[in-house]
Amino acid sequence: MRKGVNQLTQKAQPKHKLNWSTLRRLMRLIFKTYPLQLVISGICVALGAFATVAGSFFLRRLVDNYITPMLRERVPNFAPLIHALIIMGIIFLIGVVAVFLSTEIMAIVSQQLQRDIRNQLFQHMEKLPMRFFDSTDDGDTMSRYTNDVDTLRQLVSQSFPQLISAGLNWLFALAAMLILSWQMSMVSIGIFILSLFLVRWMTNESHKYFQGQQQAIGQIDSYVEETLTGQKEVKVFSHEAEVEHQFIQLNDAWGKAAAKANGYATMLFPMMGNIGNFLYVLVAVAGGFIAINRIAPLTLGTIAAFVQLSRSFSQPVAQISQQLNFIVQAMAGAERIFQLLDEPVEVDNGTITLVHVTQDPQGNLHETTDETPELAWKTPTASGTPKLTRLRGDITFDHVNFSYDGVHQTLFDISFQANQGQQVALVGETGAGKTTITNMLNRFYEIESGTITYDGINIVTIKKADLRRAMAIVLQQTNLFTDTVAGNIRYGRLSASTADVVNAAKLADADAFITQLPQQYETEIDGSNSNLSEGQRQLLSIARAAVADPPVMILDEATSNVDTNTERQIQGGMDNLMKNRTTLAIAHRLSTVFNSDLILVISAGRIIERGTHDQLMAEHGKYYELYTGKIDLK
Ligand SMILES: Nc1ncnc2c1ncn2[C@@H]1O[C@H](COP(=O)(O)OP(=O)(O)OP(=O)(O)O)[C@@H](O)[C@H]1O
Repeated sequence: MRKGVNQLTQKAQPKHKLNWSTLRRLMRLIFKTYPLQLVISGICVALGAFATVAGSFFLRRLVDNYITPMLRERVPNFAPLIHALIIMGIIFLIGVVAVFLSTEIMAIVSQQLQRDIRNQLFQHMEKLPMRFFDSTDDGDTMSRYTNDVDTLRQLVSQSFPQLISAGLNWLFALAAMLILSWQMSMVSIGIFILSLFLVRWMTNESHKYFQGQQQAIGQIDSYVEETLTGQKEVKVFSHEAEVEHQFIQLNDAWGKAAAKANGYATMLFPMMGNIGNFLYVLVAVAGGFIAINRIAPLTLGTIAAFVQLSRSFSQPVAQISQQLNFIVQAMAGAERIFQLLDEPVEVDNGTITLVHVTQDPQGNLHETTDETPELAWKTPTASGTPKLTRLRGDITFDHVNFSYDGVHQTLFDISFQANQGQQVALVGETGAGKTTITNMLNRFYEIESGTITYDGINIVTIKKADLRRAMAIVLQQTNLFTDTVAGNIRYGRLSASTADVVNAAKLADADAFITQLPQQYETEIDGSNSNLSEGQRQLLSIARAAVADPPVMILDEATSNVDTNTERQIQGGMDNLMKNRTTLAIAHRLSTVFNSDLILVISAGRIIERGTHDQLMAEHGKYYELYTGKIDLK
């Protein structure tokens, strides 16, 4: 089995424009999930923006109606001014409270969104076909859960509210300015349009760098993960220096991408800020000019308010540009999240299920909800009474063809039969297609043509979960989870009792080492970096298959070197597991091959020889060469 090209990363190639459909989709998702919170927060943001502009607008009244008349009075009466100032204070207070409320609400919404999206991602990921996991880089998928989801949180908690608030500030300021003086407003609008063009150009430019930055992080994650998993190989082959060098290169690539992205972001901000200052000066000059030349009737209060408003008009532009940058960055993350959510799920049209049954004295089967040891296939029929077929473990491959990519054929015309309790050994050189054949039986991949049957039933008509329940797999690479020893064995069948777990461990020859562990069956195992030896891990995986107790076993025998004693235990465990079960074994041990009822020699996706050991030896063909050591079986 090999990891193929990272399809997701390929799809997430840098684009030069903000993806509007992703933005729309994200907005729909947020609005659909949190409508009430968004409405309340929106009202608060609007109130905050309104208060800011109203305060500036109020300045005109303050100057023209209170301060200027007071300057002419001999004994100024401060009472109306104080009254006006209190009103202004209340307006600002309302604004502050509104902004505080909207910030709080959006913080909560963004946390909930994070949680919901992670749940959605995980639930969706669990429904994806094996093809996805085989062809996608784990580190890249993981960074969608961490970096990309966190970027979304920032987007919802900061960028969206600030963008809306800045937009409203700008709009209210514009309205106020137009009310005060349309001539001076024209000056401001002219400069504003110029700045808009500048922002648009810079935003589009920065998008590609932000996506580049996200991708570079994904690559770093993958590399660290791969190096962690393969640390043994790194050390054994003394690749530390190369690995370090490659990591530094990846990190440097990220550094460059981040520097470019941030360079744009930091360039935008001062540029927009200076446009604001420029506008400020222009307004003051234009105001003076218009007033002195009496082009338009401007009071002192109007000019004061206008100068203030011109700030409220220009500042949001800087904020908007800054937030647009964040949004572009977050959209790259959102795109990657949606890509994962859009990955097609595993299709399952199977209607035949596996049920527990009892047998009456006449030999008829009856479905039961009790966990009886007997199982049967339940086929719905037109009459309404389902047909029950006893689960036996007969497997047939009939002219099966398969291709992973739809272009290069991997399996050619595979036909064989394994009846209940029979052992079939698959042998052949690496890459011949042995694992692929087993992947067809559990429907990790769908065959292109031909038929595979289980107990005479075409497996495409069986519900996938039930088909997989009817077989167990012991893989070369043992994966254990962070749990107790018993928990890891019980993974094979969650309903297994403690006695079942111990019996399975005994059958797998694992009981001896488990009872030597500090807490025996309750010993905690660290899934990622287990404190068990490789041989012990393999024994646990055999026990896990044993506790599932299905009539069909797929064994991918490990080629790794373990000590002779453990090897003997593993062999014993495997042999016990095969007893009375139909077994499809990717065989590396000669004893497995020797004892098999049928040996299939696979080469380049074809069965080139078949028969028992004696028959094949007599043929003096490829098997003979393999067995006599002319070709290595491993
Ligand atoms: N997920 C995959 N996507 C594309 N091609 C694949 C995939 N898995 C395997 N292949 C290709 O299919 C062919 C058969 O591979 P397979 O893993 O079945 O061989 P094998 O006989 O089991 O080899 P080994 O003994 O090394 O495990 C090889 O050319 C391999 O590169």
